[in-house]
Amino acid sequence: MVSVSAVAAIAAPSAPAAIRPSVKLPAWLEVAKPRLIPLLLATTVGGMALTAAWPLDPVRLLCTLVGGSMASAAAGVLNCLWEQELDGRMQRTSRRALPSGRLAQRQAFGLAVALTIGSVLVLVLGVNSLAASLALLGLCSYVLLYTALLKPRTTQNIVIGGMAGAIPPLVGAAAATGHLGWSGWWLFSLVMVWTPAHFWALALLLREDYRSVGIPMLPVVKGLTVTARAIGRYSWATVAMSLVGVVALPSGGWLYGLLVLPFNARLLQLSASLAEDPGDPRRARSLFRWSIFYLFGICLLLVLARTPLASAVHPAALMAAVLHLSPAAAA
Ligand code: HEM
Ligand SMILES: CC(C)=CCC/C(C)=C/CC/C(C)=C/COP(=O)(O)OP(=O)(O)O
Repeated sequence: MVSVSAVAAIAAPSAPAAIRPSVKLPAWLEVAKPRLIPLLLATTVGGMALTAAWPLDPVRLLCTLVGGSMASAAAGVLNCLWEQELDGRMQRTSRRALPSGRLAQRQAFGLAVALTIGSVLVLVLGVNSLAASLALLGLCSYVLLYTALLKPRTTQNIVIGGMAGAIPPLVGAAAATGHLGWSGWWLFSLVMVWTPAHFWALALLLREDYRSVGIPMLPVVKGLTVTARAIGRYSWATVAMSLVGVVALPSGGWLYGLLVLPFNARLLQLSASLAEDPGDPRRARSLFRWSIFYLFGICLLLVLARTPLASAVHPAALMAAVLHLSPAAAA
């Protein structure tokens, strides 16, 4: 049964911040980190929308989403298994299913194996082996590269390890065409440069929790000001990278370019506001939330750009419409 518990929405530096009201999921579902999956799938669909093969056959689309969800869920379970002891010592994660004993290690491991095998079967049989291999690469890089190798060792853990979270767009592009074009690599790069603003904003809120267990997240090692400045630089890089989408899209790039502007303006505004007062938890929380909305928004715009109507939005067409509507043209 799913029970709901309200978590105090106060983000004092000494107490880990509540990101959202916490909903207690069944143990087997909680370890799969299901809340991350919709955004990972959105970037997968974004990767598809960037190819000439869009729109995809619905069965292929569905198999990619099911296989991708299973791979991400398996990655989440393996991360929880690897970090069981660490999670038990951190305030934010101590009530998770494994450290609190609601789920046995053997059961979690069985679930991870079943999900991995299921994902490979669905992707190989319903999509193609490139998409399956990339999903496995995403899983391995999250568990081995990020979780096991980088997270406990370096402040750049999420910059390099962010590669894992950026693989879903490649899965989408591979599912659509069977190969990887540069536009898929563009969305991969965008997610990579987006990750620091997403995560370091949160790490500012959680820094005491990370400090208490010796995880060298940037705010723990370098402090608030350096972290806020780094977030600012990556936010600018994200904005610059997002604009490349105008040419990465096979059609509708101009509509995308227009509509992405307010998303970028808000990202820059929130990161500048954080730089003014990096210790303000509300500013950090606003940026973290916007980062999620931002990436969903970008993926939605990519899909919108591939609708037939969007192809009509082009500087020449816009100019013609303006001239046509202007009083001089009417006269
Ligand atoms: C190395 C890269 C990343 C790190 C370290 C990271 C870390 C985190 C952490 C610690 C949380 C809070 C989870 C909690 O509530 O306990 C979170 C939330 C979230 N992350 Fe990331 N993240 C990364 C990359 C990504 C990527 C690539 C995506 C999707 C494309 C993503 C999507 C989300 C979403 C949607 C949430 C909110 C979940 C909720 O509603 O609670 N993250 N992230
Ligand atoms: C294609 C494919 C399967 C890709 C896998 C992508 C994937 C699962 C990315 C997750 C990124 C993420 C949320 C990291 C946080 O881990 P954390 O250990 O820092 O968070 P925690 O402290 O909440 O456990």
